[in-house]
Amino acid sequence: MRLVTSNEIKMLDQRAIKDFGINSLILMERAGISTIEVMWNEFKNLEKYSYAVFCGPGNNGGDGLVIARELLNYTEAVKVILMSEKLTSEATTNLNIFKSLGGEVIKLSDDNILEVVDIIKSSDIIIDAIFGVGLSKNVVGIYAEIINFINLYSNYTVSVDIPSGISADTGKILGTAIRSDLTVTFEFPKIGHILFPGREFSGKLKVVKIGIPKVLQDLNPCDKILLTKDYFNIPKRFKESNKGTYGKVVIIGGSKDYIGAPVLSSIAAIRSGAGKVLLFSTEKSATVALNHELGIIPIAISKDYFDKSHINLILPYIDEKTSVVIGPGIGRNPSTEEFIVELLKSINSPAVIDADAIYLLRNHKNILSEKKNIIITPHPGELSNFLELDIDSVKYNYKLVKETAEKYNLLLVLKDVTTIISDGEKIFFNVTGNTSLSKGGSGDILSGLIGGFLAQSSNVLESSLAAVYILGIASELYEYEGYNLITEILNNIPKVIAEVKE
Ligand SMILES: NC(=O)C1=CN([C@@H]2O[C@H](COP(=O)(O)OP(=O)(O)OC[C@H]3O[C@@H](n4cnc5c(N)ncnc54)[C@H](OP(=O)(O)O)[C@@H]3O)[C@@H](O)[C@H]2O)[C@@H](O)CC1
Ligand SMILES: Nc1ncnc2c1ncn2[C@@H]1O[C@H](COP(=O)(O)OP(=O)(O)O)[C@@H](O)[C@H]1O
Ligand SMILES: [K+]
Repeated sequence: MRLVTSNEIKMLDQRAIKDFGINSLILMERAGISTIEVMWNEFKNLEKYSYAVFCGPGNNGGDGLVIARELLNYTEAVKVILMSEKLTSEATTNLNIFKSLGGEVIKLSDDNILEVVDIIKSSDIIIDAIFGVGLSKNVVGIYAEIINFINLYSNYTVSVDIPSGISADTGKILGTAIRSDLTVTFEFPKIGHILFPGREFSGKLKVVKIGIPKVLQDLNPCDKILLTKDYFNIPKRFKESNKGTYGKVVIIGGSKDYIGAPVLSSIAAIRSGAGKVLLFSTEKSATVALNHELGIIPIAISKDYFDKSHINLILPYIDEKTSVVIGPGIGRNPSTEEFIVELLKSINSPAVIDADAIYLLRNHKNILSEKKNIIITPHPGELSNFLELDIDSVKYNYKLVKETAEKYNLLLVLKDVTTIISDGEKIFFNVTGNTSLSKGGSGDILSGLIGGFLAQSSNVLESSLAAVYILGIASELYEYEGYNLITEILNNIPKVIAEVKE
């Protein structure tokens, strides 16, 4: 599904109005009524509850007034709290209708703020129609006070379009923001619903159509996409096939410092359906690998770290049909830097660069740029180090992910709770997964899964999308969130693949 920024949705709204004569009151009506429909689906008997509808100065407030008017058809227990003297003309029209129906309107001021706090406490449901995608600066003053009181005392909060105070473009809190239980957004999710903290503040997110013509969407192609299984294919299985049909993965990792990481990657590659998985690693990792999965073909190095002397050992096993995963547990020994650089120069296969291999390549970005089919899979700390930027300017920075992918000719997977993936053209946002992945080893599984799909398809984008999405669902399937062994996530992968293929 397409994701939009505030400017993109405003442009679509404006073109619907200007190019097609869809009056903005019609869009507002649909926004309000659709919100009521979602509420009806959530709560059923809307007449059983009391409501306080907080309306801000823009059209988000106008939506709130449509909602308030419609709620009057269920109950008299509806109060509108007007937060501003200034209203848009559409909001004014809807305010007049609400008033003409006998609706109760309270104008917020410093004098009645305590009375309004009592209303917050005594209402069953608060409707947050304070700010939508027009939020333009930090929330301060009486707006901030009311938002904080709603967060403190509301029994249940429904946000119209986006929780007020959350930036639709970044998900960041501008000053302060509403913590919603339910957010009803119009036409498309906004980036702010998908990136933290906005993702958490949105509560349950529902997307409803308000009549933006599809032809407009087609005229304005999007580059930001919420990842679903519609965006990738799992490599096919063929009745008449053998291990050669499903590709070969060469995993290069492990060191004196890390034993298990390359083994996890190798098992994940097998779980992806790959035909053959070769593991180049230390003697210890090789032994551990065989103790866990006899299908892995380990080839041990006799040293604690990889160095240039290992290149000739590995090269004969790599051809263009092989996918390579470099980095899980490989460590930061200076000799390994030279090894990775030389190895990359010598191969043409698609490759996943993970963990410390990303660190070791920070001064060799040109090598990555010159190659085709390179995937790097940093978490924010690793990307911040790679690009020499502080972590805050890297985290969830989807524009930077796209720019970096384009600049260095990479497929970049920025791992996080919302993972961002870009090939330099499109930006995908993944929201599958939970804290069962917040433990050592999940990144290793991811690189092995990508490598495994890559060996079967050579498609860097689809392999990465599939792996990120599937790993997330594999964690969600675990019954006791967070208390899993990392190997239990590996064991869930086949079930997820089967479900995704359906
Ligand atoms: N026709 C349409 O386009 C449709 C729009 N729809 C709905 O409208 C919403 C967008 O409406 P909108 O553009 O009027 O913006 P909105 O979010 O209500 O707020 C803007 C107002 O708030 C003010 N303001 C901003 N920040 C502030 C702050 N920190 N503290 C104080 N004030 C602040 C800002 O002031 P200004 O920046 O101009 O000084 C301006 O007055 C959208 O989310 C959806 O719900 C739907 O009905 C479908 C059709
Ligand atoms: N709370 C979470 N929700 C969703 N995904 C998570 C969460 N915590 C971690 N992950 C995912 O788990 C993986 C962790 O990778 P990484 O930090 O490299 O782990 P490690 O190096 O320990 O293997 C990433 O794919 C990340 O997106
Ligand atoms: K809102």
